[in-house]
Amino acid sequence: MQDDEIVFCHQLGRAMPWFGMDIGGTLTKLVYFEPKDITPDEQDCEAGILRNIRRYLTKNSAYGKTGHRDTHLQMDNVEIRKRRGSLHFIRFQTTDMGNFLSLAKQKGMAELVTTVCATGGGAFKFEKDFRDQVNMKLAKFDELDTLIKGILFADMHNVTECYYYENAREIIKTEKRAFNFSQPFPFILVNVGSGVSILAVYGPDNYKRISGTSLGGGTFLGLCCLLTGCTTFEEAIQLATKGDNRKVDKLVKDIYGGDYNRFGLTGDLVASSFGQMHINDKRSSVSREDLANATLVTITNNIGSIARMCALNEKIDKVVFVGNFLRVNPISMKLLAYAMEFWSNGTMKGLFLEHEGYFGALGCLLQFNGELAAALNESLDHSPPPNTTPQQCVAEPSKETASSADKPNDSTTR
Ligand SMILES: Nc1ncnc2c1ncn2[C@@H]1O[C@H](COP(=O)(O)OP(=O)(O)O)[C@@H](O)[C@H]1O
Ligand SMILES: CC(C)(COP(=O)(O)O)[C@@H](O)C(=O)NCCC(=O)O
Repeated sequence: MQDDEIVFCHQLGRAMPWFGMDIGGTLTKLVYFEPKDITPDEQDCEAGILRNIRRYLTKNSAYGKTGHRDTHLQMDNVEIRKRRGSLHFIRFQTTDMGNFLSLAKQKGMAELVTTVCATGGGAFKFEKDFRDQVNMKLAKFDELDTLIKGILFADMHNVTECYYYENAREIIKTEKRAFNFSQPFPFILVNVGSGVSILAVYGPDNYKRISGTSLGGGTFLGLCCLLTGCTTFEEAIQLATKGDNRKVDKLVKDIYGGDYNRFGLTGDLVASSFGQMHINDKRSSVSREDLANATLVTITNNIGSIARMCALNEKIDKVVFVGNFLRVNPISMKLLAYAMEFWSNGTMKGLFLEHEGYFGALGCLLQFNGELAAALNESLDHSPPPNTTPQQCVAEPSKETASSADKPNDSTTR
């Protein structure tokens, strides 16, 4: 092999495979960039192992017991650092990490001595397992930094990424509509994962974490499993779709006999979540579906209420909800859209994004560049930077942000 070929192959090896991984409290999200502009020379250089991994990921949509590729979210013809290709979105249960590592080992990853960009709590928790079992180093990035980078990138490359619910006050009739998010700042960002983080975002590298709550997607799923005996998120959502929270909750009209007019509380408003369940007769007449629906409504309303207070406090009118709690969950999205609109008298807007829970992993993938060594973060630990409170962390401007490095490109798939 000629010298220049060796350099070329070295660069290719460094650049591929391109993964971003978000190892969350419940789900691990993997975003994989599949280059589609591979030249015959590159094909000659590409190691068999890499080729096999690429084929395995892109030719299947189910992996092991809990792995899924969300094919409907695939983004084609995307340019990342002068390479053109497709972005694939894959998730599996974080409890399956052992199986994932075994599979990675079986596919030969341990022989590649690769570095993978990772974020989420699991990037810390599983770092040693990655090193010991598959010889992989994790370049760790902060989950809130990458979340914002991922959102900005996805919105720039997909005109229908952001949407809202038109006529949100009429929950039954309300319809999904595209929202122009090209001037995003400032916005409140509510990430509903296992727990909930709430950020005020003022610019690509300027945000603060203003609040959070432990009553999040993990709470919904956990309580639903306890109350109904269901075992999966999909089952919990299906049950909730057929249930009626009004048989479980105590409404304003159950207390007032009608509206509480003085403060604008209509009779149908939930006064007390699960407030009827101390009554024997009521308890024996509710169904699993009602309990699932009431659990979903309780968690969603609480998140909506905290998000609205945060938006009021920060004087921001756009509230963007993300996280996998919203996956296949229009009930919650419509409720959140309603809550933002109704309680603000139409001055606030709830917004949603198609790639829901993948932004951390996507933002992480975008961090992959020639300076990985710098990110092999001896420097990134769990402590806040000096002179900040634990809730407040304004991100340092990075060399390569979604807004500067990956400009929107008209020819990408929308
Ligand atoms: N297939 C699934 N399995 C488990 N939880 C799911 C699934 N799909 C959606 N969810 C919901 O998404 C939440 C996790 O959201 P996610 O944004 O991935 O957070 P995390 O990073 O904490 O794992 C779960 O708590 C649950 O409410
Ligand atoms: C600790 C977390 C950032 C982890 O993120 P997750 O895996 O839940 O997406 C999040 O669960 C959270 O912000 N919890 C709420 C903590 C609180 O403010 O009460």
